[in-house]
Amino acid sequence: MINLLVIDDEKEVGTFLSHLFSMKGYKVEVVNSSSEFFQLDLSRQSFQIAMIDLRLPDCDGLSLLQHLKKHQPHCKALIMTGYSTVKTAVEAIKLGASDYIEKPFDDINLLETQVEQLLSTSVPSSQAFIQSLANEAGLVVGKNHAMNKLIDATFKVSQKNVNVLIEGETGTGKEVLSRFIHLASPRSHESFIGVNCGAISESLLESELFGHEKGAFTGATQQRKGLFEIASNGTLFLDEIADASQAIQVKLLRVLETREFMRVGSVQTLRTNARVVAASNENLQQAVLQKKFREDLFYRLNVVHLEIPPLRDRKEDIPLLVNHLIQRNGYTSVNFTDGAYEKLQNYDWPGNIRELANVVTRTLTLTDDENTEITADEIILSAVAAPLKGKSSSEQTISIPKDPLEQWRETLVKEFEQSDKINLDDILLQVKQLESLIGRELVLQALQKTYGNRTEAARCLQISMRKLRYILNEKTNTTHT
Ligand SMILES: Nc1ncnc2c1ncn2[C@@H]1O[C@H](COP(=O)(O)OP(=O)(O)OP(=O)(O)O)[C@@H](O)[C@H]1O
Repeated sequence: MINLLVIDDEKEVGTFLSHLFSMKGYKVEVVNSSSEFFQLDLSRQSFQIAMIDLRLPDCDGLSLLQHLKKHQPHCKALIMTGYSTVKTAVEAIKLGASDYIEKPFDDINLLETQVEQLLSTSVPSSQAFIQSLANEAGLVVGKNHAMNKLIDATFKVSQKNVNVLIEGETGTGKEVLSRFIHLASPRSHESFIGVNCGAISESLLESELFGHEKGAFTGATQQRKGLFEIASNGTLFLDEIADASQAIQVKLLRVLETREFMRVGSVQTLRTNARVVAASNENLQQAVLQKKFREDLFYRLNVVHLEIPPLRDRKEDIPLLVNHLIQRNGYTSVNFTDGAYEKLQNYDWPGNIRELANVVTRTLTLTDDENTEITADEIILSAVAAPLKGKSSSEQTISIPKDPLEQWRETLVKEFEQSDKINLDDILLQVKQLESLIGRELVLQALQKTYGNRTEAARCLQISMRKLRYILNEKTNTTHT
């Protein structure tokens, strides 16, 4: 028999939960105040799960949680919270609560699933287990203290049903860390889907995220499910979230607040239970201050904040990373000399692990097949030492010639003034085709200028490598696992 304890001053909530879980065969004990709670004899009455409202009139729910966990450490605590107390719920998780759920409960199935998942999971948390999950995610942990603390914290939050914001410079491993979160979470058997919010146009991103109905726009030849629908019970990774337009931000806020959304061109409301992990290499709080990013959305995403340190602050991990990258390239008997490691550790890696991966791949590709020992001389670091942030005065940026575009826009507007009809879909299609033509030609030219070095090409164009691959059509804008 499962013993469930409900602590809530709202009598209706207690009655509702008692009814719901009694029907499933649980024995439910409801207390409406801290005094009733302290009358329980916790040495005789043992609970497997407790659902606790943090806002009680006569005491702070956190102290009840601490008292309960002290006497019954194995009891799983599920915090019930309103939106305004989400931060306190996270505090409660740090004090030993297993998860939280928002009130009012508008999805009873979700509530039942969450309780059942908690009862069925007793997650091992040994270092060996964490290490094996990290390996599976392609994440080398290394010796760096800050990185180890980050992985432990990440493992803990991965078990909870909370949104996570990962920040860190480009190439530090935000996507890899998000895969680790998914693999370590109770959702690991569901899908992990990633989308880059900066790599595609606003309208395409909207239809990627929310799906579309047949005929919703030119080219929508059939109905398509969006990522919030596909990843409904899994994890949705929103990369480069700072690049999402204001309109997309409004739509994301709605889905995160209500778990409801509509496909483009539909009026039917759909529900999603996707867990969102967002990543940004820009400081999102800064973007909020600059009014580029919505504050309400920031708080929804930033329930848990993880910051990955740049590679220059964890150079002791370079040898381990290099060995991992050697194996990833399919080499089994190649070693780097001490001098080679020293050279790599003396460099500051503005492009972080992605840049290190490129250097290792380039070095291995250029080395003689027979060579099993790579020396410092054989390592070619980046041809252009890019500044970490911003641009140096010597960097020249080509500005966009506004005139022809502006002239075209004026012509279109004038034409429409003089006629009744205009085929907007055709015009927008032409704009899209032109956009991809310009993108591709500039990428190819950048590759010529940098003798095929993609990292440098991406830097010249001020775009991410992912976007460069996307423009070259080598990588779709979404990644499914
Ligand atoms: N801890 C790690 N262990 C092994 N490989 C790593 C690690 N972190 C990152 N990498 C590798 O570095 C490259 C970049 O990683 P990833 O795409 O996750 O970075 P990112 O921070 O998401 O980049 P961006 O900001 O450009 O989106 C990938 O090849 C990835 O496999």
